[in-house]
Amino acid sequence: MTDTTEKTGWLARMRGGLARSTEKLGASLSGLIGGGAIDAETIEAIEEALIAADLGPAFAARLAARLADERQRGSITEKQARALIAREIAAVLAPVARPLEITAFPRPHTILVVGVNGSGKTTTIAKLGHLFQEADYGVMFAAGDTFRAAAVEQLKVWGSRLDIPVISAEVGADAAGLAYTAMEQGRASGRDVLLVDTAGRLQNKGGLMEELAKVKRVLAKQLPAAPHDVLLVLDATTGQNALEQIRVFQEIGGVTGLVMTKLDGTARGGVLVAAAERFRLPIHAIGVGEKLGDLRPFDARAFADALAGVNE
Ligand SMILES: Nc1nc2c(ncn2[C@@H]2O[C@H](COP(=O)(O)OP(=O)(O)OP(=O)(O)O)[C@@H](O)[C@H]2O)c(=O)[nH]1
Repeated sequence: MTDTTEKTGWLARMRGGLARSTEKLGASLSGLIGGGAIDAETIEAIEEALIAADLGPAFAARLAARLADERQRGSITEKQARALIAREIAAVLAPVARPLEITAFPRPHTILVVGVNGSGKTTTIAKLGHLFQEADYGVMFAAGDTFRAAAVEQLKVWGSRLDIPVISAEVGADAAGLAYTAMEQGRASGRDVLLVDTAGRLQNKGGLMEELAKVKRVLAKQLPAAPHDVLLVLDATTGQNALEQIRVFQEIGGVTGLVMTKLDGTARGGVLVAAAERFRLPIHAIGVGEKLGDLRPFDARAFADALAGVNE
C-alpha cells in the first residue's frame, strides 16, 4: 500500500469517527449558506454546537467572536466559516501535536502507560511496541496491571504475536517489584524501549496514586531519568469525561502526554481541543481501530479539517 492510500484510509476512518461530533456543527453551519445573512443568532447557534461537540466553552466563545469580526467585514460562506473553524482548531492543536520519540540514553527509554480500565491501554502498548519495532528498536513490555489476570494475559498474547518479551508476575504481586525486574532485564538485554502497563482502578484513587509513585521510584532507582514518559490513554467515546480523567491522572501520576483511542468509533474527539486548551499536554498519537497498524501520529491539521468537515 502506498503512503497516500494508507493516509486516505486512516483519514476516512477518522472522519467517519468524528462524523457524529460534526453533525450538529454541520447543521448549524449550513445556516450560513448564501453568505452575508449570518446574524448574531446563527453565531450563537454555532457557539452552542461547538460546546455540544465537546470543544469547550472557552474555544467556542473565541470562535464566535472571530466569526462576529468576520461578519463585520463582509459576508461569509459556509465554506469560509468551516475553513475558519478548522484553522482555529489547528492553531490550538498544532503546538501540542508531538510524536513520541525514543531519546533516552542510557536506555531503555521507559514509558509508563496509565489510564482507566478499558480505555485501550493494553492495545495501545501493543500498537506502540509494533511502531517502535518497525523503527528497529528493541522493545520490552512489563505487565504492571498485576491485579487483573486478564490484563496480564492480554499483554502476553500481544507479546507473543509481536515477539516482544513480556515481564510479568503472578496475580496480586507488587507492581513496583515487577517494574524493578523489568527495568533490570531491560537494561541487561540492551532494550531501547520499555513499555510498562499499569492498573486503572480509579475507584481506589489513593491506592493507585501510591502504587504509581512506587513504580516510578523503583524505575528511577536504576535509571534516574525513568520513566521518561507517563502516557495517559483516553477513550474518545467518553467525551467530556476525558477532561476529568486528565485532571485526576495528572494529580496522581504526573502525566506527560496523551493518546486518544477509539476515534474510529462513536467518537467525541472534539474534547481534544478542550483538553489542549486546558492542559497543554502533548498529544502523541490517536487510535483509529483495534488492529496493530491503527495507531497514528497526531496530525493537528488533518484532525482539525475532519472535525470542521473541511474537504468532505
Ligand atoms: N475501535 C477501537 N477499539 C479500540 C481502540 N483501542 C482499543 N480498542 C479496544 O478497546 C477495548 C479495550 O482495550 P484494552 O486495550 O483492553 O484496554 P485497557 O485500558 O488495557 O483495559 P483493561 O485491560 O480492561 O485495563 C478492546 O476491545 C480494544 O480492542 C481503537 O483505537 N479503536
